[in-house]
Amino acid sequence: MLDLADQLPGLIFQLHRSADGHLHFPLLMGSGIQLLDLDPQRLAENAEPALERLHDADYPGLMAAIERSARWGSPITLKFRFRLSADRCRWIAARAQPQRIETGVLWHGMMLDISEQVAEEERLRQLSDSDALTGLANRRKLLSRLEEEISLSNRHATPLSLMMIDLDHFKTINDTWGHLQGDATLRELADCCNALLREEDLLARLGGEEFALLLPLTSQRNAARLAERLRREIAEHDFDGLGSGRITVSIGITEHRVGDTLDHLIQRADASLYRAKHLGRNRVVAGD
Ligand SMILES: Nc1nc2c(ncn2[C@@H]2O[C@H](COP(=O)(O)OP(=O)(O)OP(=O)(O)O)[C@@H](O)[C@H]2O)c(=O)[nH]1
Repeated sequence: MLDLADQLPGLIFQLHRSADGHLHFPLLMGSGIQLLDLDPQRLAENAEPALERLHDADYPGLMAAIERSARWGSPITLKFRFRLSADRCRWIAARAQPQRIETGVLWHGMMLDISEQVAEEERLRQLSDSDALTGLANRRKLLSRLEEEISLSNRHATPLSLMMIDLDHFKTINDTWGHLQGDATLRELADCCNALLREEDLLARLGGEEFALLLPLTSQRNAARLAERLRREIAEHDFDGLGSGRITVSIGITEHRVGDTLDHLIQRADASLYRAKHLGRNRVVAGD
């Protein structure tokens, strides 16, 4: 029986919290002890050395779950990151059932290392959110971020701008230099734009030679300034030795207005882009 517990692919544990809030692990068994490099004897007296190794972002959630569980007698079900070293973490899933006892609360539970599963989920999420050619976000990802940002802007009346960026005469580029060169141009364009963006901006490829750029907390005025820099940068860039001035983009911009839906915003940005194309391309058109 003891052998089985030591070989378990994970951990079984008892966590005790005394009336003064002191936490310790009276029982800790399973192969996870080696994996996580835990010292059961130390932890039997004080859970602190284990708690200190939780990822900063997960610590408050875990402590809140313990508190809720102690108060309401509800089971703990959560996942968190456990630090192995400064830059290495394992994802752990924990389940535990509380029991009120004379000295406080005693949880009976288990933990499983779910790092591989979390990495696979992340890989699939990345795949379903990104455009295979450029590695940028795809339309699906853009629409879902737009929904979130519109809802924030509607609630807090914060600025939000949307840019549509379309390569000019891309058909000619494909026809002249071939489809592979066309693909390389799309990738280079993505890199060129990304180099000028902030972390919270989201550049997406909507399909073909059309891109969208979502700019949270950015007024139309500032978006127009950025658009002009992007336009100039691209027009002056030497795309894979084709020579500068070969590739240009037209850009349409709109700013969120309180009460806007996703469709409103996209339609107005599209209308601006259409005007930029109509006025002769290689230009920026903002708003109405
Ligand atoms: N290389 C490459 N070409 C693509 C891709 N997706 C769409 N295209 C091409 O993009 C071109 C788009 O042509 P149009 O819609 O006529 O637009 P345009 O030539 O850029 O003209 P304007 O937008 O009006 O300036 C077509 O030749 C498509 O075949 C892609 O993934 N790779």
